[in-house]
Amino acid sequence: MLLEGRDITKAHGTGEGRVEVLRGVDLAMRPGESVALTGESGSGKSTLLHILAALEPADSGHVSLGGQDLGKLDDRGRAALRRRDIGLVFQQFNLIPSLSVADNLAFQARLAGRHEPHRIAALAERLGLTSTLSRYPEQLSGGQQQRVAIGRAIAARPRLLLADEPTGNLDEASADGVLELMRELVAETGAGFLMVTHSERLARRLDRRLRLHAGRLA
Ligand SMILES: Nc1ncnc2c1ncn2[C@@H]1O[C@H](COP(=O)(O)OP(=O)(O)OP(=O)(O)O)[C@@H](O)[C@H]1O
Repeated sequence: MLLEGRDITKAHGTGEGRVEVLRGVDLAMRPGESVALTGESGSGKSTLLHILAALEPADSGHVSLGGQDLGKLDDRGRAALRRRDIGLVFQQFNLIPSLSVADNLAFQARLAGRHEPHRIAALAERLGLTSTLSRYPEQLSGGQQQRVAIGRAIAARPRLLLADEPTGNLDEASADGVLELMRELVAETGAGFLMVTHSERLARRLDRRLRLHAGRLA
């Protein structure tokens, strides 16, 4: 298995404001698999994604990525794992405003120690970004910024690509195109791809669907 989660629990807040968001989540993903994570608003999709990305710890349970137990890592170990093995794409693209598109695209790959200039150029071509490489993020459209964010994550060749509503700001046709491209790119590298989405239409395009309901996956 690429990714395994067992009996993951997580609560937010304290006292009266405490919400038990995840109440024993089990999941498993194989390399090369693309999975949609759906569920109503507030069901805990983003919370689960953050735990799988080693951005925040679970309260209990186990998560392992490529056989590595996330619970056994300290802060430095988690940061190293994120750099090396995990790609993240959020609805807000989190591009670095002071870096050109070319440097934004290369950023994650450089951190992961996998920077190959010819690969960045090929990715930019596939993403329709070649003519924008020397521009800065603020000079791009929303759709172009989104493609930079996706390219940046994929250029680093993560084992696991996690995306939270990555096409949330795009119209249907652009969203379909971007999702297709993400699927192709992860399939080529054999990465696992887990995407949070509210869209039935997009969820159907992936290999499998997981639904979060009442703190558990079905
Ligand atoms: N940092 C936090 N502190 C307190 N409560 C939180 C925090 N983050 C999330 N929550 C609560 O946890 C629950 C799950 O939130 P989460 O963002 O994971 O849901 P979601 O399924 O991603 O929602 P959406 O589809 O609306 O983005 C919600 O009730 C939310 O209000």
